[in-house]
Amino acid sequence: MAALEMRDLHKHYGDFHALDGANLTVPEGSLYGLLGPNGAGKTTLMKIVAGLRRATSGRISLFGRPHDRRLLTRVGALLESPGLWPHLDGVTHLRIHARLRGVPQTRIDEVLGLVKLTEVRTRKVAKYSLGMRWRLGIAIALLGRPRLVVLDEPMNGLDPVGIRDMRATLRSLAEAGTTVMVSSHQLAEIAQICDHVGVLVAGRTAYEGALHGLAVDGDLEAGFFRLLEKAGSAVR
Ligand SMILES: Nc1ncnc2c1ncn2[C@@H]1O[C@H](COP(=O)(O)OP(=O)(O)OP(=O)(O)O)[C@@H](O)[C@H]1O
Repeated sequence: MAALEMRDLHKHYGDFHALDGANLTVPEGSLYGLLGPNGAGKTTLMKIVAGLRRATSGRISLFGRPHDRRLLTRVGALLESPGLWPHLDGVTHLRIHARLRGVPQTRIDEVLGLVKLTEVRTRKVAKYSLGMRWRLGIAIALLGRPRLVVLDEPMNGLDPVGIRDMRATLRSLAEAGTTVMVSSHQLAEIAQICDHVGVLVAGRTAYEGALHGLAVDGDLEAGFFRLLEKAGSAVR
């Protein structure tokens, strides 16, 4: 079963078509990379999945059922930098979110372990690195045991250590059976962690399938550029 399926999805902002008939199928349990040039519609698509925007038209289903507010409890999302309070420590953030969402406090230690923040849980967020802040944002998204996690450019601005730790976090999520959809401009990272990819160009799906199907002689970047060349004037 697909964790997420989109058919002929459109999102219009006035006359502008941010999504122009996108089709995606994210297999359950996959680590799915969403690629595309600036302005292709990746964030818009993820916001629709997370229930933060409404599609103009098209069909979306989550876990085989039509996309619906009630299913959103099974979706965890981090689409912008996490809203954190610098003067509070990590574990306090999680306690607040757990209480607000009716999640048992016992879940807090589990999510801290998943994102490898256990040792720094009582450190103020002001003293966290950017990577730690992103991982705390992911921990908050994981509190409700989502089946699908949607992350918009979680590697952005991270140093090599932060990227390595984020990679480990995403892999351990997938190993635990969570479907992970991640957008990025860092093709080498996507090539390392993802098994499936979708490429959006000007709001449409230019490629979707196994990672190796996009690569040319094992080179994802070469495959990506070839796809953009084919799309030609569609790139905006
Ligand atoms: N609220 C809005 N009103 C009008 N246009 C918008 C709005 N949100 C996004 N857009 C436009 O929709 C297009 C797609 O934007 P989106 O942020 O989804 O792209 P993206 O693929 O995530 O880009 P990037 O890689 O630069 O983050 C862009 O041209 C953007 O300017």
